[in-house]
Amino acid sequence: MSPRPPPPPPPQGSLTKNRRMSSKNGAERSAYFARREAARVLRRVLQGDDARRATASIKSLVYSPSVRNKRATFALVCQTLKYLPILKDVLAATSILNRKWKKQEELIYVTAYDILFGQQTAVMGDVENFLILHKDSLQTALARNSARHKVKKIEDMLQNNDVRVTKPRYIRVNTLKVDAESVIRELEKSNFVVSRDDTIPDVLVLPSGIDLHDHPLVLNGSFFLQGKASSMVAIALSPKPGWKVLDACAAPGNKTVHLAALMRGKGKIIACEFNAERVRILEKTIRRSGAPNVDIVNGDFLDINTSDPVFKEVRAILLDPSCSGSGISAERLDYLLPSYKKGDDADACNSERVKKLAAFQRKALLHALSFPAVERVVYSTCSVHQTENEDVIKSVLPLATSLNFELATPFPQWPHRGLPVFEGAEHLLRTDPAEDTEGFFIALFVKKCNSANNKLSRRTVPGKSMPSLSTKFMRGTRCKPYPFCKMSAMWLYKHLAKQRTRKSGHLRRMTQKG
Ligand SMILES: C[S@@+](CC[C@H](N)C(=O)[O-])C[C@H]1O[C@@H](n2cnc3c(N)ncnc32)[C@H](O)[C@@H]1O
Repeated sequence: MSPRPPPPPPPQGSLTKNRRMSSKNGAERSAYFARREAARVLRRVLQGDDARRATASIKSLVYSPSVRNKRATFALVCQTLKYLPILKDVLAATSILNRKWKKQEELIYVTAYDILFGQQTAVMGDVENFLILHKDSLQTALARNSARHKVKKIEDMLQNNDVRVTKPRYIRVNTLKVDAESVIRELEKSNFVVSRDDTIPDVLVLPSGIDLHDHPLVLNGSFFLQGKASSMVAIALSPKPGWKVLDACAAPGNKTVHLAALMRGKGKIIACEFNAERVRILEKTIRRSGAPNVDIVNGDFLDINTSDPVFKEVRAILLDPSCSGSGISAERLDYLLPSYKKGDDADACNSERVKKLAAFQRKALLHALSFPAVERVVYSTCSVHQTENEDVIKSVLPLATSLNFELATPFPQWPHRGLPVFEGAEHLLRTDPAEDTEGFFIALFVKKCNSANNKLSRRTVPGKSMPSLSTKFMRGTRCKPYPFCKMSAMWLYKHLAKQRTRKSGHLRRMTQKG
């Protein structure tokens, strides 16, 4: 068989046309995938918002490793959320969403946004074809909607909830891998303007709006995209290298790996996280940091038996429990969520959700204080609500005092302290959302000097927290006097008894080597 002759050369001009065609196809393909990535993120965001229990913010979902086209996905999610009320009205007016398409509701919203308001000409995909088929009726419904609202431009129908704050980009150098000077040098090579933060060692400041998520020094764990206030928490705890430390509510693990850096990788950190999905993120953070001394416990912190041999030697606890996040709501883009109402944040202080969170936070803090060998406990939230901050601290003070703890003053030079709602609130630390661009809260409990009292109480309770605590409380001989009422005594007794009966055997432990 003779070889086939080569195909004739394409006529002049068709090569550029082909190239244009294939780059158009490439753009369409990447828009197709971005819409699907955006729809997946949108589903999680809307589900979390519906349940008022978001496990992750829009940003953290978009910047998770599973999302490939982060920039396009982020833009699509934000824009779709912004136009969502209009999109819902228009889709309802056309009645085109039957049960089949409803299953892909989020993709419908993203694609409808793209077709009606976006830049993309959506030509690939089932949902795209379906919506393009109905494009005319969608546009008619949109025009009617604008007429009903008596607006000339569609934008006039959008709720202007935008409360964005411009905030510098803070990064925390991972001193387990590099020092701050080398990170500054590397960043300056790429023309970034970098300076050192004036309060927190190893925190660097860059201008706002810089996207460093994919920066090689982030990917290799040389630095973490961690805010200034968040970086204050582990420093407030200041565990010594060699200690056993518990991070009670650990994922995604920014503070866990900061603790590891402060301890120079020596000693042991136990990172406890309840949510299995977030444990995976925690594992990645730890791996990226190179921390060699972190064990992960996938379980409920409240279920930890304080007399378990693994925990009875814990000397410091970092408790950064789930909170309303009201101090970082602008940064988390909460104003884009359907449930957001202007003025919400102020009201939310007494909402059922915040009260529930505060009840958990209080329980967790009481539990942290009851570990037999614990000397330092730091409690932090990214909330501005007194309910989750000063009120929680005030409510545990009787027990804390009975256990010989006192409030210490983290960062004594810091100007913003706790709201003056009880004596001693000046020890607490707040960051101000307006001035410091985020609202954080930190309280530090320190066991009074390693006096005879402490040594004695430890000696009398070899590994068993409950009898020692109750004995100590009942006799009241080892503690500083405190106004402790009978109710609190009963509560403490019940709390500790319940804790003893809990089984911690179901906690799954995994050792993570960096
Ligand atoms: C505010 S985040 C912690 C952030 C973390 N400290 C950091 O800096 O990266 C709270 C975490 O606590 C977890 N959590 C909530 N309740 C818990 C519980 N009872 N036991 C363990 N973890 C819990 C949540 O799943 C969430 O991942």
